[in-house]
Amino acid sequence: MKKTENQMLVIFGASGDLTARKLIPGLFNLYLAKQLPPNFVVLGASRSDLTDEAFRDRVVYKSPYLKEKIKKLDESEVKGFADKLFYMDLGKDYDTDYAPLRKRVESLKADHGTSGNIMYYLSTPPTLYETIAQNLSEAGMNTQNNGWKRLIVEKPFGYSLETARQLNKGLHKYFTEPQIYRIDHYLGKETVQNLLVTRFSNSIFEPLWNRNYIDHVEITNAESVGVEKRGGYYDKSGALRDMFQNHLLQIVSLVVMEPPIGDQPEEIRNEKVKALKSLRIMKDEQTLFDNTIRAQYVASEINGEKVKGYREEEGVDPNSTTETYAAIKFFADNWRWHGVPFYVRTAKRMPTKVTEVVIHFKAPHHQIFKDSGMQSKDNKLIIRIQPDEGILIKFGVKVPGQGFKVERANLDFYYSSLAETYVMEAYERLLLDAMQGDATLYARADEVEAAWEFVDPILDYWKNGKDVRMYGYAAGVWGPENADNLMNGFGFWRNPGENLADDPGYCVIC
Ligand SMILES: NC(=O)C1=CN([C@@H]2O[C@H](COP(=O)(O)OP(=O)(O)OC[C@H]3O[C@@H](n4cnc5c(N)ncnc54)[C@H](OP(=O)(O)O)[C@@H]3O)[C@@H](O)[C@H]2O)C=CC1
Ligand SMILES: O=C1O[C@H](COP(=O)(O)O)[C@@H](O)[C@H](O)[C@H]1O
Repeated sequence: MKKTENQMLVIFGASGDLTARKLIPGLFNLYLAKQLPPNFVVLGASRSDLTDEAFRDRVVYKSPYLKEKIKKLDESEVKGFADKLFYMDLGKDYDTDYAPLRKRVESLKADHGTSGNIMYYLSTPPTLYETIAQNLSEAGMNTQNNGWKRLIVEKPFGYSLETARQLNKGLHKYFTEPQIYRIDHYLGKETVQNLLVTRFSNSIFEPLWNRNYIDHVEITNAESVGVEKRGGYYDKSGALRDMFQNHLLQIVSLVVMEPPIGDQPEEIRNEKVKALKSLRIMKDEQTLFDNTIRAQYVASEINGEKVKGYREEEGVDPNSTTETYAAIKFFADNWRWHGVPFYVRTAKRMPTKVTEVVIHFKAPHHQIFKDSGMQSKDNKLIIRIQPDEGILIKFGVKVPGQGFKVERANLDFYYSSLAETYVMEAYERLLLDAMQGDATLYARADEVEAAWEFVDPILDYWKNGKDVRMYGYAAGVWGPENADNLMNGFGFWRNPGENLADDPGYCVIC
């Protein structure tokens, strides 16, 4: 087991949603699992006027996210954790002299023996990331001569290739690349990491993992919720920026990458960057028209309840052209994947919440049982990222009786069947990794830029292209019907648990 050294975590934007919803619950779990180092404190910093006690109330004692957990625990256990939390009001601005912050850090370090190791977590609006890094540097808080200093940076990492480059450049003025941990919470999901293990620790999959045996790859990320209370943020982002550029291209990179030499962070990240760089960039309007589809959910009823359309959501422009659905077909231009199409879609207000990777294998080259019911392209490897985390293999078996009638059967593995196994939440795992200095599951600067390089032309086309459509889909269905056109020749999207024929269809709304 790796060692977690004594340290302090300073969270900027500590009065915000992410801190209460993900960071503190993640740390609480680590505390309960005895994974925090003996000398550890959290210093929350934001502009809100809070005392240490008020901060503890907000993120622990009165937190809706910890309510159920706390009920089952001893008071002293909860107090043991809450007493590690402190708060500092930064004044009215994050762009200020950090000398008082430094003083507070020094005093906490002296009182709690946390050593000079400090993790800074940027959980503010992204416009403040560089400012905070600069102010830390000006206060001498980024120097590593008395302990390491690391910087965790939340998404979104840029709004485009240009802004991502600017941000990388800005942060690199004050922190070196090895000090920077760009978080992508999908990489903290056990099943996303399992993609590496499935591929590279079995001898049965990797020999087939190429253009000779794989027909196409399909990745679905569906959410049943709409934009919830984040309409203001989402309307400036959209599905492509919010999910595809980061989480889904991270999954793609793990599917596409070549075997790394070993399991060291740079060995794995080097291969992921190569994979992302191999994605064929769509340059002309026709290619972009043929291979990309965007759509918005429109008002509907789900289980008898009226559901708002995207343009009626709070914080969303009533004439918004921001997509809540994106489906993209693309190729990886390299030896392994030549000619194999990748179909990736992400959307809100789908019938269910599911994320899965489907590897569709080619049909056997000589179909001996073709008259007996064996469908071509029937072999599938389905990696269920969430929910029901696991792996499903679909294969043909003989129907008992005379002749050779073939039916499809399932070999199904569920993570939940591994009794006694504690599966960490994504943020919990990623926080622990960063605390231990392991950047394997964090995105490197060149990785993020390579992803933007692929996404930028699509965003540009959707904004400025001539024949761009924005389709509508009724909230609660599997997106616009014409998304199947992307699949030309490859059938339909796999809609887990649903029958496409129930889809009431689509309309062009602009
Ligand atoms: N919430 C989530 O589920 C997710 C969030 N993220 C990212 O994490 C970061 C934090 O998210 P979240 O906590 O939801 O954000 P919030 O909007 O809740 O903001 C976090 C804190 O930043 C400060 N802040 C907000 N607006 C401003 C402003 N204009 N100027 C200065 N300070 C401001 C506020 O603290 P105060 O006013 O006290 O200074 C606020 O508490 C963002 O970059 C977001 O994109 C990423 C994935 C998921
Ligand atoms: O980063 C984000 O992810 C969530 C979905 O995360 P999941 O772990 O629940 O799959 C998404 O709702 C949100 O819009 C996006 O910003």
